[in-house]
Amino acid sequence: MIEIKGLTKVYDSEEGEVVALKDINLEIDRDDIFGIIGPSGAGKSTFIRCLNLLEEPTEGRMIIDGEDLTELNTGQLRQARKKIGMIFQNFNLLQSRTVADNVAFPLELADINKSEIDKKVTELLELVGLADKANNYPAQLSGGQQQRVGIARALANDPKLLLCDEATSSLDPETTDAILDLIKDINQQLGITVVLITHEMEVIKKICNKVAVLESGSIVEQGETMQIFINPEHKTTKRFVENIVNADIPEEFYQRSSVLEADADRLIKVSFIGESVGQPIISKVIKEFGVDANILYGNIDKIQEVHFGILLIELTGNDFQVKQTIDYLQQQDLQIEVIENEHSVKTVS
Ligand SMILES: Nc1ncnc2c1ncn2[C@@H]1O[C@H](COP(=O)(O)OP(=O)(O)OP(=O)(O)O)[C@@H](O)[C@H]1O
Repeated sequence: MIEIKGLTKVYDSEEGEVVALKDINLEIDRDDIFGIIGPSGAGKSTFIRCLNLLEEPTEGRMIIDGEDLTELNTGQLRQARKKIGMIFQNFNLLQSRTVADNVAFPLELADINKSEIDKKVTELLELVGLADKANNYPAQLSGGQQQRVGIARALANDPKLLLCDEATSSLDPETTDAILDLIKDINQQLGITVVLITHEMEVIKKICNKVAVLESGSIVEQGETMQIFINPEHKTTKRFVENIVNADIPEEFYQRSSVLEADADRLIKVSFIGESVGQPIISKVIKEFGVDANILYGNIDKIQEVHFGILLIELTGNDFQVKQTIDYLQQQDLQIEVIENEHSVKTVS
């Protein structure tokens, strides 16, 4: 488990101090694939460089499995760094070395003997699907293959933590998917914690179970990926999510409702997750509580293997029927938002 407490990084520059990170607090569990997303200049690279111990935080603590990295001396830091692997947007391979020799490089630096290195390199190249490219040079490989070499190299010292710095940003969508699948397998099969930084919400949607949104050096929102996608609160998060999933209801559909002026009748937004997608709840409430339920808008999407959906429903009936219906829906595994007149304006703005 990684605990980041009050992490702050201030750079001194010619124009004065630049606060790149401000009081970052995060907990990352062992089995997480934790995504940090943010616009350009938000502080993502600074964050990952602090985590990789390449940059010394100005303030704050970084605790990995109980060990406070900010208290280590140079020798201890060197050891700690071996337990952190990193992959890069531009792969950072040594062009004059073969694929096998690139993967062997960190093992050579760690003074491992030749036969052990050969064994490890063979295993790693098999793991990333490049056993037949051991003697090729990076320039002879595609971008996706080069990133696989980068991944094999990052795993050479059996790290506990894999950091991914925009690792798929220079790859085409199909190759991106294959690399993300490989990162997910590594997380699940080798039990390696993954922290990735990206400016693409699509990457978060595909593999991260948790996400933090960084803006101007601060975390403006964080949580389970599914919750953040269904219910983004901060405007920056909303902007990222909007382009990827249809978790929001277009304003015109709210305007189609006439119930906001009426007393008992209600306009509700229902969010479904997982198993509850596909349950016949609407026909059930009509039959059971005698309300009329008019669906104004509906959509189903998928995040990783989990489906989720939203409905905008007009409920019409008497006070008691409408209240009972909302109570019933709230008891199911659904998120219900009753849209008030002014709230609807807020929700869609
Ligand atoms: N060495 C440095 N000296 C001074 N300022 C720096 C330094 N490194 C980064 N910064 C500043 O810190 C802020 C955060 O930069 P950082 O590179 O971490 O953002 P980022 O989210 O990774 O951006 P991008 O997505 O464009 O790479 C920026 O204002 C940047 O100009």
